[in-house]
Order: sequence, then structure tokens, then C-alpha cells
Amino acid sequence: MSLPVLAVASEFYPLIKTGGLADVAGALPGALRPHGVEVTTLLPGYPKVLSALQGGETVARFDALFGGPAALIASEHDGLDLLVLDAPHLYDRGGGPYGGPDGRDWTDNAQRFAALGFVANEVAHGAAGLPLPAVVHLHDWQAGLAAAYIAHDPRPRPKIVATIHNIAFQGWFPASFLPELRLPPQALSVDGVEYFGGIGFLKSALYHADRVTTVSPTYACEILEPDGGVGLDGLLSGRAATVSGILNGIDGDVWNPETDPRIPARYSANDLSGRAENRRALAERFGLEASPDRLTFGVVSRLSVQKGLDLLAEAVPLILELGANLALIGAGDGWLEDRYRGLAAAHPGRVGAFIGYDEDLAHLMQAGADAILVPSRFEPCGLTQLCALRYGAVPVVARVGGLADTVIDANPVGLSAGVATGVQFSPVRQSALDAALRRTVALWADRASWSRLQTNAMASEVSWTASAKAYAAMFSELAAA
Ligand SMILES: Nc1ncnc2c1ncn2[C@@H]1O[C@H](COP(=O)(O)OP(=O)(O)O[C@H]2O[C@H](CO)[C@@H](O)[C@H](O)[C@H]2O)[C@@H](O)[C@H]1O
Repeated sequence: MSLPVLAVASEFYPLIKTGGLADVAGALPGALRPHGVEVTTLLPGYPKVLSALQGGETVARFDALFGGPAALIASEHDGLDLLVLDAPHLYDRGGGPYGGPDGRDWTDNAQRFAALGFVANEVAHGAAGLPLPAVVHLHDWQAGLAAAYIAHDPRPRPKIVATIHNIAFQGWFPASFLPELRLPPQALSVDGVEYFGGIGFLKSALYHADRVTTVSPTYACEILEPDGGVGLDGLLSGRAATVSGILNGIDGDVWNPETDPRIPARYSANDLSGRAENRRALAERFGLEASPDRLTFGVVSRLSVQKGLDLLAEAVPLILELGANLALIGAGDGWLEDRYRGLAAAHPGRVGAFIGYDEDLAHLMQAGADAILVPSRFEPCGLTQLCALRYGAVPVVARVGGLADTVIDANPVGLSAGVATGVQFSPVRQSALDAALRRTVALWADRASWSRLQTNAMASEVSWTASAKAYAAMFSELAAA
């Protein structure tokens, strides 16, 4: 028997992506299907999403949805069921999903994402003519207000699961918006959407959800503490028994070095020789010296303080002193983009930077870099290190969140037991990062043990298999309760 689930997300790979949320929202429905969970995903109708739809049927209309008419289009992408909220007054504009071309947030984000939540509740009560979902699965703050609409609706309610991909983004808006967002006055309570005197979208989800999940077991612990919870630790620790972490996976068809059409030479854990050609191609693409003796560190990341890339920029002189190269692909905060452009210009042949978003290049990086750096200050799960493991690019990571859960450190015990897959460092400070860089270069000097790290990394489980099973078990348990 199949279990209908309505997922609500503001991104969905490959239709619209600014970060890892899109990868997860796009991959989980397919991974859940073998477990009898049938997910329909509700998405905002951004221009990119609407133009990518191949056919579709209008299944509901809303005459006045926070400032204009809207239609709900049922469609599918790659066999996955979608409901796209076509509300031109909210979503038909240039720029990104959350802000304009000038980088500023849209001033009507409260209305834009409240609309998504409002419609989610209507769909959960049959508005789209679909089987009623047993569970509504809310991703991040943008979906969060759905929980309040569901909670304040007198009709029988589905179960709610709220998944946190990044607790630093919380969706806070002034309390004066409440009537406009069609929530009753009593919703503005500590036992409701009230958050620091305003309306908290993520708070709403975390308060009303039957279960709260995040994307790794360690991050599930970190967010119960003041440092990690960013204001929501009190609420979460009060309901800690319902908070858990389920690791993300990656799509093993897209990320497979044996079949990857985006890289010059394919290879496997049994025969890594193809890596040499990828390494040369990477060096050429980034204008780096291709010497086999120079370890090339790679980065594929959003450029933000979360990712610790300000610390890495400070470590560039050490990387050079150690005889290594650095190749970076990233986009994000302007000052970090400028910083890495400057470093590449100052050290041609040793530091290369591509500022922008490029998936093909990300595959080349994983296939050609010797080590992938992820020095994040916090990391709910992280996908880059999972790709690195699969491609035998040794991950060098901060021991936080999902990075702590997915990489086995090459410490003396890990090495002697033959289980190490990468390098971890802690605390996330300059001195510890510097020490990790030194340690990585020392490990590289012993090519036999380096190869062992690579093959161990490539044998790591990074698929959705176990995690999809865990989500399915949680959904079934909630549906049966
Ligand atoms: N310039 C670029 N060009 C090409 N590819 C690029 C790129 N910049 C980033 N990427 C790719 O996009 C993905 C980003 O996912 P991450 O999980 O690493 O980070 P993000 O912080 O966005 O996600 C948040 O949500 C996810 C999903 O839950 C959590 O894993 C994570 O910890 C949390 O911060 C990775 O696959 C990365 O390689």
C-alpha cells in the first residue's frame, strides 16, 4: 500500500537550486518510492520552474492569494509528481528565489512563502484532488508557515515533519503581518508562530511539527545547544525526544566516476589511473602547475562565512609554503568572491578560482583534485564531502555536523585500523585548519597510505539507501499513530 506524502520546498533540483536544499528535495522523492512512499512536491512557480515544466494541468485556482490570483499546476519531472504554484504577483520576476538581482531579499518574502504554506494546507485537505497526504513534509523556513495553517484549521489534520537544512535561516517577519497572512490572533503566541516579538516561519514549523528532523545526527545534537540553535535551541531542547538526524545522500547515477560523462577520464576504486588525466585537465582549466608532486586542494562551495572560506583564504600562504596548489569553484558573498579573485591573480600557477556556479566544473574538481577542503564553521550535513568520498578526492573537513558523521579521520588509530577516509580538524580555528593542511600534505608524501585513504573513501556509503529507509519508517510510524 502506498503512503501519500506532500513535500513543500522552495527549491527542487534540477528545476531551481541555490544550495543543497534543492538536491535533497529533488532526490528524496525518488529514493522513497521503493519504500511505498509517494511524494508530491509543492513548489513556487518561479519563471525557471514554469518554463521547465513539460505539460501540466491546472487543478485548483485561488482568486485572491495574498495580492493576486493564482493557479495550482499538477505536473511531473523525471517521473516525480509536482504541484507548482503559479502566482505571477509573487514569483514572476527576475533575480533569485529569495532576492533581486541586487542581492537584497524581496520585501514581500513573508507573503511569497506564506502563500506556499497556505496552499500546502489547502492541498493537504484535498484542494488539488489528490489522495489526502498522511504526512506533510516541510523543508526549511520557506515551508514553515504551512504548519500554522494546518494547526489552526479545524479540519482533520495530517501529520507534520519539519526538516531543517540550515537553522541559521529562520524567516522572521513583523507581527503586524499576521492578519494579512490570514492567521488568527491567537497564533501570535509563544505556543504558536510568535518568535522574538514577530512571526517566525521556521519557529512555526518546529513548534507545530510532530517530528523535527535535520540532516545529520551530530547537527541534531548541535542545534539543541545555544551555539548551534541560533535562538531555537530552547524550543528544540524542550522537545528533544522528537528531534533526530537523518543523513543526506547523493545520487549515485549523477555522481559516479565509473560512468560520469562530464569528466575526461573515468575510473574506479580498483583502478584510479584515470585520475591522472582528470588532474591534468583540472590544472589546465585553472591555470595551475600540473606537477605530480604538488598536491592540489579543491573547493566547491557557496562562498559564505558558514563555510569557513575566510579562514581558508588566510591559509593560502601556508598552502603555497607546503608546495601545494589551490583550485576553487564558488559564488556567494561579494567580499569572499573578491578575496579569491585577488588570491588567484596574486599567485598564478598555484591558486586558481572560478567565481560562479558550474556543475560540469564541480565534477572535474571532484575527479581531479587530490583533496577537497570543507572547513565549515557549521555544516548540517554537507554534500560536497560525500561527492569527494565517492570520487576518491580525500575530504579535509571541520569536525562539525554532518562532516563529523561522514568522514573517518586519518588519526593514528584510524590509520592503523585501516578505516580512515579523510582528515578532520577541530576546533574550527586558523591554527587547527593550518595543522590539518600540514597533516594532509604529510599523508600525501606517503603515496601508498594515501591510496588506501582514497580507496577507503570510495567504499564509503554515501547513497540515499539507508536514509530513505529511515524517512520511510518515520512517515509510516506517524501515519499509523
Ligand atoms: N559554485 C558552485 N558550482 C557548482 N556546484 C556548487 C557550487 N557551490 C556549491 N555547489 C554544490 O551545491 C551543493 C551544495 O550543498 P551543500 O550541502 O554542500 O551546502 P548548502 O550549504 O547549500 O546546503 C544546506 O543544505 C544541505 C542539504 O540538506 C546540507 O547538506 C548543508 O549542510 C546545508 O548547509 C553541493 O553539491 C556543492 O558541490
